[in-house]
Amino acid sequence: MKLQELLKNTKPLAIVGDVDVDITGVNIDSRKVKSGHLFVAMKGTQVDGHQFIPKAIELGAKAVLCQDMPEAKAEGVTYVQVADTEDAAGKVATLFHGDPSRHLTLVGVTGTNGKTTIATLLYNMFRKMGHKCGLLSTVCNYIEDEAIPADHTTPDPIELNALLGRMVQAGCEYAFMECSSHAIAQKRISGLKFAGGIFTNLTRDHLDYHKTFENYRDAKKAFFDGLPKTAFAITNADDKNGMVMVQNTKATVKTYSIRQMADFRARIIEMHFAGMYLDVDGHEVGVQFIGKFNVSNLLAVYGAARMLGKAPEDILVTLSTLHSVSGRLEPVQSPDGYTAIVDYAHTPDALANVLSSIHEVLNGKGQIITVCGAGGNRDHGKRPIMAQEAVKQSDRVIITSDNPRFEDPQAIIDDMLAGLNKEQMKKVVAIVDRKEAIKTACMMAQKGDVILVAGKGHENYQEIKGVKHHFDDKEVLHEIFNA
Ligand SMILES: CC(=O)N[C@H]1[C@@H](OP(=O)(O)OP(=O)(O)OC[C@H]2O[C@@H](n3ccc(=O)[nH]c3=O)[C@H](O)[C@@H]2O)O[C@H](CO)[C@@H](O)[C@@H]1O[C@H](C)C(=O)N[C@@H](C)C(=O)N[C@H](CCC(=O)O)C(=O)O
Ligand SMILES: Nc1ncnc2c1ncn2[C@@H]1O[C@H](COP(=O)(O)OP(=O)(O)OP(=O)(O)O)[C@@H](O)[C@H]1O
Ligand SMILES: N[C@H](CCC[C@H](N)C(=O)O)C(=O)O
Ligand SMILES: [Mg+2]
Repeated sequence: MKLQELLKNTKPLAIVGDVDVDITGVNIDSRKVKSGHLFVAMKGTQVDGHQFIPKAIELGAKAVLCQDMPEAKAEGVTYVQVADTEDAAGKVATLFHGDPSRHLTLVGVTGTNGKTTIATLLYNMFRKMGHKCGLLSTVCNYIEDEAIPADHTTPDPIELNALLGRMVQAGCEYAFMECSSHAIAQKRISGLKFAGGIFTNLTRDHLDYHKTFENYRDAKKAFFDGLPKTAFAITNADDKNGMVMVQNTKATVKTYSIRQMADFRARIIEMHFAGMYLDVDGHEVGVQFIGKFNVSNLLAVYGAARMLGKAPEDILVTLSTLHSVSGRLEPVQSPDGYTAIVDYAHTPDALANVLSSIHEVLNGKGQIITVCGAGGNRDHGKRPIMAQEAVKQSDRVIITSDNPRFEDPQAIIDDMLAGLNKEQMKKVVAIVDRKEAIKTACMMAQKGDVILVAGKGHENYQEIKGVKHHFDDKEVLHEIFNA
């Protein structure tokens, strides 16, 4: 593709060299550059990509998109200066991959919790309704049946557009994706055309990156600010920031709620460990999910499907056949008559919600033993609050390691324990080794009890000092139960 074509949606401040050159690839990482590529230099959180321009040219880059025009220029290379390479990267990448979002019905989900659940359920639902679909999510990316491992919630703009391009080639009509706050702030989704956006909720997370809650909220809001007039914006009326999210959007706003008047409403009729009976917009439906927050998630799915033109009856019939997403309130039954639940709750709010969901079902008939930790090299402030939330709603708590990353596991545990007073500490033991912690919980549990293993959900690794060691909470539980 000609460089000139690729620059169609960007406003170059200066161009040095020929724009009538063929570009065979677009890259933001010099290490991946091949002959004929366009290298986009971005100012990152760790390094300034501009310093890799010579490296990219050495590897064959024919053109460079930059924010700062380098003094020394290589012969035969075209230099294009723009005000914001982060924004330009997505716009260029999407054109290079055939502008896929304009050939798909693309729906994005943002918010602190529930993104994976909602995006995955929409993907499962629309496939069951006979459509070809793609999914971009924390757990895994999919192009129809083909699984493509995910290392981000939202891939970088190059991979993101490449994946969307492959979805179009595979004949997909719909794509459902998670839009993380990092991805929105870093403009990974720049240049994409969304048919709709969904807001789940907003609670404390990622303050290590966004610094303040307001910045974090505004990052999420920027997604709705950027939606076109043709799109829908579905928001959670039960969340304090639900209406803030959509206050400046051009999209058609719809609300969902389990507590008040809204465009899409639901209420719980009955709940047990196998599922719930709901009233959704006046229709009764049985679903294989538990927890109030899942009613909100299901409503968001229902609302989006309605906005995408599906009939209420068809949506609800399909909804009743869907089951829990990997590592989200996923039960593992012990032979001794207690239930272990693996869940990805890794924020104070998610932990509190999961525990109250378990209480709603348990109804005082058993004890709750919680095993949880907090990730290393992430928000330190959430650690003591997570410990408090765990203690508040559990009978016993085992504080352990999550992904320590580059931090000392014991130091993370100490940060968590610092949130507890003497009285609360009586319920708590700290065991650094996660497997030992899970084993200990299993030894404590009696018939009828529930063990919540929180924080890692679907993850099949534990990241220690840059190395991912195989570790899978569900597998550990099965191992213990079969021993
Ligand atoms: C903090 C953060 O989000 N960082 C992301 C960011 O990298 P960065 O700004 O730190 O990049 P950098 O290392 O400073 O490098 C700057 C530029 O130089 C380039 N470079 C670098 C080295 C080199 O040799 N050559 C070269 O060209 C890099 O490719 C980059 O373009 O941009 C990169 C490309 O998009 C991301 O891969 C990277 O994700 C890091 C690995 C990460 O861990 N991100 C997490 C926190 C994240 O994004 N999480 C969210 C989900 C969170 C949630 O909601 O739970 C996600 O969407 O996954
Ligand atoms: N609507 C919700 N409200 C509050 N908590 C939720 C909600 N949905 C899910 N959770 C909790 O949050 C955890 C993460 O859910 P999910 O993976 O769907 O969210 P996510 O937004 O994709 O998270 P991440 O940002 O880590 O990718 C679940 O394991 C559950 O504990
Ligand atoms: N997407 C989130 C996932 C956190 C999961 C938890 N297990 C942890 O490692 O902290 C993050 O990267 O912050
Ligand atoms: Mg997710």
